[in-house]
Amino acid sequence: MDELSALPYLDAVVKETLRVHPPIGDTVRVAMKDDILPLEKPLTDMHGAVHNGIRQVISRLAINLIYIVVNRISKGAVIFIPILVMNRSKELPERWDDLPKAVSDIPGVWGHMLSFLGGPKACIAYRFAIIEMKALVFTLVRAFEFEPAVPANRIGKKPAPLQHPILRGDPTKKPQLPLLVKAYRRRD
Ligand code: HEM
Repeated sequence: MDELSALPYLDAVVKETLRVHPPIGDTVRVAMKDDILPLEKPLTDMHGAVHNGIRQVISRLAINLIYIVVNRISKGAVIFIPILVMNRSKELPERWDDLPKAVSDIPGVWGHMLSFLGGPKACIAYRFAIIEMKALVFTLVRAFEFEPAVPANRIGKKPAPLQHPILRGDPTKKPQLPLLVKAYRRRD
């Protein structure tokens, strides 16, 4: 594990893969008590209104046309956590060797991203999952060469709850990513 963890390029590949394609793209949490969830910086919505905290819809009138929202969260409120969106925020860097301050504020349990979430109910197996990915990639790329077997535009994605690649037009939507695999030959 120490040897795998010491390989910076392998680490960057695994981080970038889990950042751009987190298997769990979003999740929810339920508030255990009334609370206020402040935003890091104020947000201006599409109507020009400025928000300082996460707002909650408390009532919908006239068939979804009017929403009454409040600047607090009440006990039992369901809070949507957009893992995929936060991982891909354009304000965050894509380089892993020189992270600026903005990204260190992401409260994820690993890698300054939310792919394994954060807090007491984060993924309990993230270390195992990472080292498993690294061991597999390390072993496979030394023995084989991989090429896409179909054009990139034929590969689609099944969204929530578990994201995975699918073949566009395949009605079963089963996970698949066709590859051509050849034995690796060293080119000197
Ligand atoms: C790349 C692989 C994985 C990713 C991205 C991942 C991601 C996550 C995320 C985001 C959660 C929180 C879900 C939520 O509460 O809504 C979670 C929870 C959990 N994961 Fe993973 N996971 C991975 C692999 C694994 C593996 C291999 C195991 C077991 C061997 C595992 C076991 C668990 C368990 C038990 C929880 C629930 C923890 C709790 O509620 O306290 N995960 N995982």
